[in-house]
Amino acid sequence: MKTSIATVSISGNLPEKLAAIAAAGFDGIEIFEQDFIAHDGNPRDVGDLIRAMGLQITLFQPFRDFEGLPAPLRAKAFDRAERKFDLMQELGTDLVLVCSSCHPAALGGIDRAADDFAALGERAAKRGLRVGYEALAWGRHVNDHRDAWEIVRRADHANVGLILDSFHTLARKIDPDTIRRIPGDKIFFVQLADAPQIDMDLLYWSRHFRNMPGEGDLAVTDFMRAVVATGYAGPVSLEIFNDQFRGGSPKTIAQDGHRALIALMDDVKRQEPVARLDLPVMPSRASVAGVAFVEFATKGDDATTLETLLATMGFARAGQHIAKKLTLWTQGDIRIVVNRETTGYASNAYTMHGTTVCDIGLDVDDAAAALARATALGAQPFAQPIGPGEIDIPAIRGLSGSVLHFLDQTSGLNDVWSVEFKGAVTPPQNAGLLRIDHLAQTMSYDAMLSWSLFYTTLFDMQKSPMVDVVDPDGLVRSQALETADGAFRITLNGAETHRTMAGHFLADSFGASVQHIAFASDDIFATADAMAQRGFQPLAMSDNYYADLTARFDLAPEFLAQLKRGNILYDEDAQGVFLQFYSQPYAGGMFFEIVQRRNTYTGYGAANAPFRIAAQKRLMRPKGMPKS
Ligand SMILES: O=C(O)c1ccc(O)c(O)c1
Ligand SMILES: [Mg+2]
Repeated sequence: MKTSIATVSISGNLPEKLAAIAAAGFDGIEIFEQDFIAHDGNPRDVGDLIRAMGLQITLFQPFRDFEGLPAPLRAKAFDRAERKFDLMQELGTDLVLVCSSCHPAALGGIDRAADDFAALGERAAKRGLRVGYEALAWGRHVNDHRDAWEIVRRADHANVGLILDSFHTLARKIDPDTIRRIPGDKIFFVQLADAPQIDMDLLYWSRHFRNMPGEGDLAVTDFMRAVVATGYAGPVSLEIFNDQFRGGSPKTIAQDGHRALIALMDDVKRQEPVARLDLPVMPSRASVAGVAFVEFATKGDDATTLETLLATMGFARAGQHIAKKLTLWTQGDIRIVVNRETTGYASNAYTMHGTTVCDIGLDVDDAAAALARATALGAQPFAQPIGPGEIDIPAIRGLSGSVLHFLDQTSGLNDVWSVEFKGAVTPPQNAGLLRIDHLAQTMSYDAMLSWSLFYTTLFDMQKSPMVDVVDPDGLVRSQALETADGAFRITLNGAETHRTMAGHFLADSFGASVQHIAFASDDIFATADAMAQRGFQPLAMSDNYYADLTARFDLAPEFLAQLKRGNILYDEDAQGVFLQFYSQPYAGGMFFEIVQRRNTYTGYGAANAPFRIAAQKRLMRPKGMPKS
């Protein structure tokens, strides 16, 4: 399978776009006319440059407002086509994308359009070129691939074929299975784009909000399954018009695109039995059974602050690493590693970010397979020198320089705790924390799609709808990713300004990372009491918050008093009840959360987040000070 991407999908000037596309591993590009015109260089040189980078020009696009015009506009459209054929020959590509006409004078009529395409096919054939016809979702007369196919069918010319674009089909809610009735050899090209489900004008939605397959809500897998079922064997090309991507890093967007495309086609290959796709072989998504450990890079007084906080939460010092300055703290199934090394990766992470989560260990079904899939999808393997008696645990770089380790039950990797850590130092302190409920990672809003793509292509996780969280100083977008059984949950929080709590953390810690860890308890009141006895200071919630709870929910007065006493927040959904409280912020805005899910509450207390943030900001911003 040849992978391709339209130059319009990537930011930068033409050479910058090409370099990023080639480096990400694509086989070809659709050259967008505007990107060529904006470039100062002749078409032969551009074609040579593209080929020198190992890329093929899969097509030239778009050619607009061609079919169904009355004279004299019709003749002019053919002249225009001849000029673009000249250009294509100089560039070195044989296929042009003609998108359905939006011209106010276009007459419509399937046979008129078919005649125009038959004539254009004749002219193209003389030069060994081919013409592909794409229905734009907002085309004047043709806005449905089924009508475009009827035109191509009636044009009945070997050099005229159909171009499919998932956006146009799926945005109009056209059943992608209608593609299964089109002969594969008459499909000349396939473009792929996803998009978030937003109700808006189709043209505006298409030109500004498309995203990589898997990043949005459209049924792109069903679309591609239908395409491969026809026997289509040509390039699969990303065509992503997106405002954020236009301003983003060419390298990251191109890498994300390649990852998204390969992961999607791998899904298609697994789901569509007849698919004969030549793709890198990789294991399926890793299933994650939970967080094996979270490692903090820290030093000196910062390390003491963190460990004191852990002790007040009931964690016990459970061992010291045989060779490195690592302390293991445990409670229930939770493992926290405090890393005080003065050289190596964690030490650098501390220098760069201050106290920070530098490493996350995941319990997967097969650690070697998880590593293999991640690397097949472009993730970088991570390795540090292994000392005597240490276990080599598979790892990759996550985003923003972080590290993810993969542990499993079958290859002895989980022995690392007994093999590498010795001597319980403090007696058990248990306050009833059982496991990690979720990890909350903070990043810039622009980086959220990259992160969700990373997690959902590597691991068997679903994303839930994005929610808006109101901070007194701006909006933060929050999106949860979780396994079907809830054993592994991550929330991504995207900051748009540095003035929000999340944005401040992002600026202060120089990069995206874990801002809070939520621990689960089965009895949050007992846990709160046990932690209070150890000197834990919860984040204080306002009286106004509890007055509102009384109004919103039907809570017994004693229960409400109990919540208020413990500074515990309350939420409920159709499935159950959620109880949560927070630590005070430490180390530039990190914090811990304690939660209890009663029955099967599925959310994260989003309704409470604005009040939690306001309370944190009261602590971080001295009283009476205006905001800076
Ligand atoms: O937005 C457009 O005009 C446009 C142009 C070419 C395409 O292939 C497309 O899908 C959309
Ligand atoms: Mg298109």
